[in-house]
Amino acid sequence: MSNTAAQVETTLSARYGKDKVRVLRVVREGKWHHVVEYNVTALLEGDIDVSYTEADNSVIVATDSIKNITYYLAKVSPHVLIPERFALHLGTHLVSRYPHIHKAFITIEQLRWSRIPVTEEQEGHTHAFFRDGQDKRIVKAEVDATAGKDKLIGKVTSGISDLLVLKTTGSAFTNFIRDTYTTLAEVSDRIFSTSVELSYTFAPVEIKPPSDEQKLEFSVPGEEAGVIGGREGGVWDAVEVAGRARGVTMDVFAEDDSASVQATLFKMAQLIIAQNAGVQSVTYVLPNKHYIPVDMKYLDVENVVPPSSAEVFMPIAAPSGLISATISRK
Ligand SMILES: O=c1[nH]c(=O)c2[nH]c(=O)[nH]c2[nH]1
Repeated sequence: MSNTAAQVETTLSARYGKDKVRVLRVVREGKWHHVVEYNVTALLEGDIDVSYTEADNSVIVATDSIKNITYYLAKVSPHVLIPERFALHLGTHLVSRYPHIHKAFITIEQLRWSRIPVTEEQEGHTHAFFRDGQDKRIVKAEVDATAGKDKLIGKVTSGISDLLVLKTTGSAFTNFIRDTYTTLAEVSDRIFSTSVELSYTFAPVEIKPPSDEQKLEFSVPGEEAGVIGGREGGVWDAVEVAGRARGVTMDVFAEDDSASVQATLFKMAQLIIAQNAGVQSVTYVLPNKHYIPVDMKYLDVENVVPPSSAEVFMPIAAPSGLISATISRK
């Protein structure tokens, strides 16, 4: 090699922190216990270049400390049960505490724990839970202090991953381009299955830094400041938004007379935007998980024609279609 590393001009863009901080938090409200389980990623940006370029560790908040801060806030934050608020609180704490840290990026994956249904309590068991689905709630929050430590901006994108759904009719796929490469038959009736990945982006919020670290005050631009306030369907309303988004996803998937994954995706996204004033854009990534009717003509058994009579299908692990789009409010 002719060049030494020192001769090469470079620029640096750096971010670091702790990944996969696993935390289970119990909140006790008399006999009613609440539980959340999170996988947290907390990453920092700021004046940290010398830790890379000069081997100067004096600017490093150890990732071990970032992990400890995550557990500490899980203990003290009044927002811990709501991942969007908790993520903003954690990010706010990190950029507020360290003068040279200008941005925090918090990702929270929330695992499902639902109350075990019991006959005695309509709302389910007071302190026993079960995993009623492999889908996760995903929250990505950025707390940006580049305009000043007293002018924090919170940007939150929330969503769902791994929501596996399947329907046995109400899905067709016809009228697509036919040319020399086409082998796919038009179908008026097919299985439609996907593993939903949904994300929706909230309007940014101004964060008033906390006077004491257990409190967080937010205000939504253009609206009154308040501890709990903000636009309906906005980030402060995140649990309701999440419930509606999951509901819309499943309702539209079930009820739509689907002309394609693309067309069904668009209907889902439009409804989420229509129902939630604080949501600016919605992205779906939907694999089209193919189920192929098994041809049994060689046995003189009809399983393929007409498509609506197919009963035995072969699930195809790969390849799958992959249909995505982002729909934004104008
Ligand atoms: O809903 C669909 N969209 C496509 O773009 C496509 N392509 C394909 O082969 N099958 C399907 N189905």
